[in-house]
Amino acid sequence: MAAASAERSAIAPPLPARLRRKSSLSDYSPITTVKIPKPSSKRRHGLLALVSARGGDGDGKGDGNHLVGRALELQNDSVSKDLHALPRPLTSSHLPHSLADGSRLRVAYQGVRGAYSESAADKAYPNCEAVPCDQFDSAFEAVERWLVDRAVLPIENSLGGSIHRNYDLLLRHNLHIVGEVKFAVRHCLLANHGVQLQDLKRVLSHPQALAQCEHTLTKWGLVREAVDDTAGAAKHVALNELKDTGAVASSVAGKIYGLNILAQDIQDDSDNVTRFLMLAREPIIPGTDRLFKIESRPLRKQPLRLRDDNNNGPKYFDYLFYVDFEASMADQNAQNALKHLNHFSLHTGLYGAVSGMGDAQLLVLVDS
Ligand SMILES: O=C(O)C(=O)C[C@]1(C(=O)O)C=C[C@@H](O)C=C1
Repeated sequence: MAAASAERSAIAPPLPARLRRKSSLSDYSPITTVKIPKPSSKRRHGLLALVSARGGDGDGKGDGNHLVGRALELQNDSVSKDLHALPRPLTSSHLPHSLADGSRLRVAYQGVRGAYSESAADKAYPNCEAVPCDQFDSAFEAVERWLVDRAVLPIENSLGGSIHRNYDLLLRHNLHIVGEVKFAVRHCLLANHGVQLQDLKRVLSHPQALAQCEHTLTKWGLVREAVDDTAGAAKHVALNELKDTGAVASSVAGKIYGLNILAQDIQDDSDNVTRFLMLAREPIIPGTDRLFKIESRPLRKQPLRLRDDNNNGPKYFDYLFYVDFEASMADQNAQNALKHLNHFSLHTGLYGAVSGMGDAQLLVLVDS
């Protein structure tokens, strides 16, 4: 990571003018998927391009080799097993918040200024340069194309549940989970000045935010309309000077777009926490042992499985399972567990390793 900015200039295509360093965030228009050049595919053979690095603390004997050895075994046999030829992963237990040249980390998030994701990016990487992207895909691509250094994206919310889109995108993209932050989401009902609650007929927001305020919005009899992000909703209401439409967004968004706060803390439960993943091009080597959850997603390429060779038997849905757990990559039990998963499944993929205060977190992908 120390060489990140040097690598950027050596490897990366020149940044589009609109993405070069700006004097303030308001100078940015969001990165959009269409404007990002298509990837020259570096995806390796196999289900996922996974851990692509060699670990250790410089002597080549550290935990990282173990991690990578494991990750490579989990992939297709045709992938090179020459571990020493692979690039090195980050090994620091503390994530860097600035680059070697002292410049700020550029962190992609989905939404416009004032989105919760922007605050989460700032919490994950204090003093970072948060870069708005119009869609989740754009944020993934921005990291892959070296337009930014990291992405911070929501993966689940304590009220609304999993953000499936990002599970699916983790599969399609070539990034590593290098950390996570939890962010307490406190929604406000925002409206233009002079507008009262009784003037409102509808309310705009991100679908997750609308879901998190479902009871309150129903009680108020407001029609709900989904938009890309909460702050985008606030911006729309403000720019169009809407009198019959409010936005569910943060107080920060209210301030940025000059809206009035009609009601505060309107989420159905005061414990409304969104978990965001920190994503990077390089993995980080980790520490402990805890299982958080298993998430299943339909296996798109092969959604149904037929029981017998004649295609006559009962059909089953086929799924991918994301096993979300903390473990040391050096722990033999964890390695054995992964090995067994590998035996029982057609493909197993290792998504990422998180290092935060010596803890590790893996998102392992297994298909049924
Ligand atoms: O719209 C935003 O402000 C976001 O950051 C997105 C998002 C989400 O995707 O869940 C993030 C946190 C809140 O749970 C609501 C919306």
